[in-house]
Amino acid sequence: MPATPLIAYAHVGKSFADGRVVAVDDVSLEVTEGEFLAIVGGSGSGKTTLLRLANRLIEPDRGRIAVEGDDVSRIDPILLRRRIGYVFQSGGLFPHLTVAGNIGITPKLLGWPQAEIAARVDELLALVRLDGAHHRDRLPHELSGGQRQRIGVARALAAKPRIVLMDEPFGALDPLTRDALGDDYRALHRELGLTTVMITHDMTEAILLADRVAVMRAGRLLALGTPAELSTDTDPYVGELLRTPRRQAERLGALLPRDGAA
Ligand SMILES: Nc1ncnc2c1ncn2[C@@H]1O[C@H](COP(=O)(O)OP(=O)(O)OP(=O)(O)O)[C@@H](O)[C@H]1O
Repeated sequence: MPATPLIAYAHVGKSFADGRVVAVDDVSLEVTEGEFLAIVGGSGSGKTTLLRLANRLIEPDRGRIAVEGDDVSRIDPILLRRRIGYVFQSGGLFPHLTVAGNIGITPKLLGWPQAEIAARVDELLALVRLDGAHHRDRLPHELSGGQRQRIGVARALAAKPRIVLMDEPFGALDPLTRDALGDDYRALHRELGLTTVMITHDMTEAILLADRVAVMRAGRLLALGTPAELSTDTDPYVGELLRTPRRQAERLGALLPRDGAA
C-alpha cells in the first residue's frame, strides 16, 4: 500500500474579492514524506495562497486538504500550526522578543518546562550554525538578514514538526548568504527527515534544492515533476522557465575563466 502523503490537496480552490480574483484554481497535489518540493511561478500565480491553505492561514472555498492523513478542516488551526513549521519571507520574528524568546515561543505555548526550552534553543542555534552565547539574548534588529532567516528556520523547527513550509525564505538575501542558507537547510531537511514545501521565484534555487518542482500559473498547477522531468515538459512557459538557468550558466561559462578567477 502506498504511504499516506504528508500533505494532500484535492481539487482545491480559493478566490478573493467576492470571486473576482481566482488565486488557486482546482489544484490537486500530494507531497510525500521526506520530499522537498519547490513551488515556482510568477508574481500573483497563487503560490503563497496554496502554501497557507495547508496550515489554515487561509481557508479554501472548494476541495479538501489533508495533513498527515487528517482533513485540516477538522483540526483546530492553532494546533495544526504547531504541527507545521512555517518560515516567513522576512524572518517574521517578533521584534520585541530576543532570539531565545523567538525560537522558544512554540515550545512555551505547548507548555514545555523552562529548562527543556532553554536546551532546545541552544540545540537549534547550533543546528542553524549560530553561536548560542553570542546570539541567544539579541533582539532581531541586532542581527543581519541572513542571521534573522537562520533564527526563522530555528523557530520553525522548535517543536520538532515533520513538515516545514517556507515562503521565499532566502529571497531577500545576498547571493552568497542565500546559497549557504539553502545548502544548510537542505542538509537539515535530510538529517531531520523533514518534509519541506518551499516557495521560490528562482528556478535555479528550485532545481538545486528540490526533489520535485511545482509550477504555478494563474492559480493553476501547470506542471509537477523532478527537474529532469520538467525539462522535457511540452508547455512553452515551463520550457522557458527551465531553459533560463541553463542559458544563464552557459553565458556565465562563456564570460568567466574556467577557475572562476577574474
Ligand atoms: N487577501 C487577499 N485579498 C484579495 N486578493 C488576494 C489576497 N491574497 C492574495 N490575493 C490575490 O490572489 C492572487 C494570488 O496571490 P498569491 O499571494 O497567492 O500569489 P503569489 O504567487 O504568492 O505571488 P508573489 O510571488 O507576488 O508573492 C493575486 O492576484 C493576489 O493579488
